[in-house]
Amino acid sequence: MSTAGSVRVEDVTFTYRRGFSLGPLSFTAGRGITGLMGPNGAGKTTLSRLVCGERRPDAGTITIGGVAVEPGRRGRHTKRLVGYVPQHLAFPPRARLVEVLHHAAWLREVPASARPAAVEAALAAVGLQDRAGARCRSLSGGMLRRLAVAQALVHSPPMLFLDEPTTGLDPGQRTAMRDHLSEIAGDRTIILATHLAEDVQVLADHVVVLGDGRPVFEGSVEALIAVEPHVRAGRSRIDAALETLLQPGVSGQ
Ligand SMILES: Nc1ncnc2c1ncn2[C@@H]1O[C@H](COP(=O)(O)OP(=O)(O)OP(=O)(O)O)[C@@H](O)[C@H]1O
Repeated sequence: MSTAGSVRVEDVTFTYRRGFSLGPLSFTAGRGITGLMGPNGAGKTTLSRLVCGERRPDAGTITIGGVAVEPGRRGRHTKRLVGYVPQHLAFPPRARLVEVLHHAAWLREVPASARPAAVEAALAAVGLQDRAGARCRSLSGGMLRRLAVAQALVHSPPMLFLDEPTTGLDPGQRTAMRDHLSEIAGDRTIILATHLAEDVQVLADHVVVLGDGRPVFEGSVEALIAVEPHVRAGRSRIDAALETLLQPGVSGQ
């Protein structure tokens, strides 16, 4: 099995100057999709900043494919290893998709001669090849999310961190996004931060649940579902398991 993009988070802690603390946190995300769940403010986006080398942990280590994640100027190699789709997207409205992706490829140091093929492959991976010349302002919300995934993929990183890629999409667009993500996962490692049980049910092999900065569960989707054996009216099995795990004093780890 390829471990090229495997993410290992070991004894990581991090505290913002004003308050919130994450960790200590340890888990491994191997090839395929790891769902990262937890309520608002649990620390999912904070973890994304650490894994992508935007912030440095106070303690502990993070490696991708055995290579240590390094923020700042020493982290040039980290940029090659990671693709990141943030929760909040901002594209220049007048820019064409192909321009956005060429710029992203340049930022990620894809050699000039390889950029046209890289851009074409990234557009095809999210089904936007027919919109290459369109302007960002003409895209629907679902297409903009797919463009963000293409932007994260353009340098073919072995690891992707996606922060709520299906939030705000209608059911048809959510399904399209999920289909693209399961194709893209292939040989990669994807960490998918999401509030949607269905994302995890459909896409994930493995799940990590955070509650207020602390890990409360790591394991398979089946093991997560088994946390709450009672079916609760109006709730999915995963949502019922999360409710149980996130009660004060309960931990599935
Ligand atoms: N730059 C920052 N400085 C200080 N505190 C921050 C900063 N960014 C986030 N926080 C705080 O850290 C906590 C965790 O936030 P984070 O965005 O990581 O959670 P999340 O799980 O991604 O939440 P959501 O599901 O709402 O996106 C929150 O209390 C938030 O207010």
